[in-house]
Amino acid sequence: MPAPASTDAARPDTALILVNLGTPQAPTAQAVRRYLSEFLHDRRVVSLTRWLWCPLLHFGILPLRSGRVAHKYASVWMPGEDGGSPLAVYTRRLARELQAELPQLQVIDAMRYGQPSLHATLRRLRDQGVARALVLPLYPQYSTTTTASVCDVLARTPGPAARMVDHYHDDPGWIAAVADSVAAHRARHGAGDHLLFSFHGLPQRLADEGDPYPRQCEASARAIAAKLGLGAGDWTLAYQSRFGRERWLEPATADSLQALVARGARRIDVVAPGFAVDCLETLEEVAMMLAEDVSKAGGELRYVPCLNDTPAHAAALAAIARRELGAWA
Ligand SMILES: C=CC1=C(C)c2cc3[nH]c(cc4nc(cc5[nH]c(cc1n2)c(C)c5CCC(=O)O)C(CCC(=O)O)=C4C)c(C)c3C=C
Ligand SMILES: [Fe+2]
Ligand SMILES: [Fe+2]
Repeated sequence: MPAPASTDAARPDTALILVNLGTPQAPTAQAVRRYLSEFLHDRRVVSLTRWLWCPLLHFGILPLRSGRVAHKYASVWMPGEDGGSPLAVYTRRLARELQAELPQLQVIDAMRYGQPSLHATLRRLRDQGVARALVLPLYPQYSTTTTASVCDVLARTPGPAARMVDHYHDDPGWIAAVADSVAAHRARHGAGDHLLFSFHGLPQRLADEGDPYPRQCEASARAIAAKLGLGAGDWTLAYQSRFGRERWLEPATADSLQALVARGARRIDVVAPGFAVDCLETLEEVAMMLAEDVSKAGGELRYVPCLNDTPAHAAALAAIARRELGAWA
């Protein structure tokens, strides 16, 4: 009798781990609080000294923010058996798409914060005797706050021999996939008056200290715009999702949108190529809240969804994985 597909003998000895940020398990204040607490205790994300930060976090931010943010998650929560937080759902589905592209690998989705935990995944793979793991953080642009934090987990967790993709912000296959998604959106809705590239923000201090993130965002936006044949005046780059009081990268997406409407742009297409999959920050902040603000100002924001679990996304990431594994051999 042939062995069932799930025995150790049949399991591929190389894994591809797609790592995303993490997200609450439920759209409740309690679940959001647990998630934010783990996330905001990471020194890569907030480097303030603990005696200053912990009181602020435990007595201010977590009690005040968790309930408010839980409402936001509830507004984008995906229904059904395969539902949940969009970030988790799309990451899981993307892993399934990639598994179909790469049957010779064991493709797994994991999260830096929360579940399914990257730490537990690495330990499980080691226990299963998996020899190698290619770790692909779903952050096209490298940042010390995101990519390097995944690297920290790899460094301190016993697991298979690991190799990590640092960034893919200028990968031609990925650039083409994003450009094609914008072109398809414009073909469906008619081209807007302007294309705004909206990336997650970062404290300006980190950029000043050498974080390459803003340079890589600029390079991604330039390459996507060039692929679309856009002129210099046809597109803008801005940063969203500011958190806390210090200065973040500018311009802010909200300000750029208002300035564009004031200059006469009526239909503004917004794409968010720093986000591999849709999440709270794209669906609630951009496609809902910022779209409402633009509408009040007399314009129309037309949001271009992230690549999510599309075949084009899976094909682009599969090509990156094949190349990395080829170089590792
Ligand atoms: C100091 C705070 C933060 C830094 C620095 C930061 C960098 C950063 N984040 C992403 C991607 C995502 N962030 C998301 C949510 C989110 N981000 C912060 C704070 C910082 N991010 C918070 C507090 C939250 C939670 C929501 C909230 O309370 O407002 C998400 C979405 C998660 C989801 O569940 O949908 C993503 C994705 C990048 C790429 C980045 C640095 C470049
Ligand atoms: Fe603490
Ligand atoms: Fe963030």
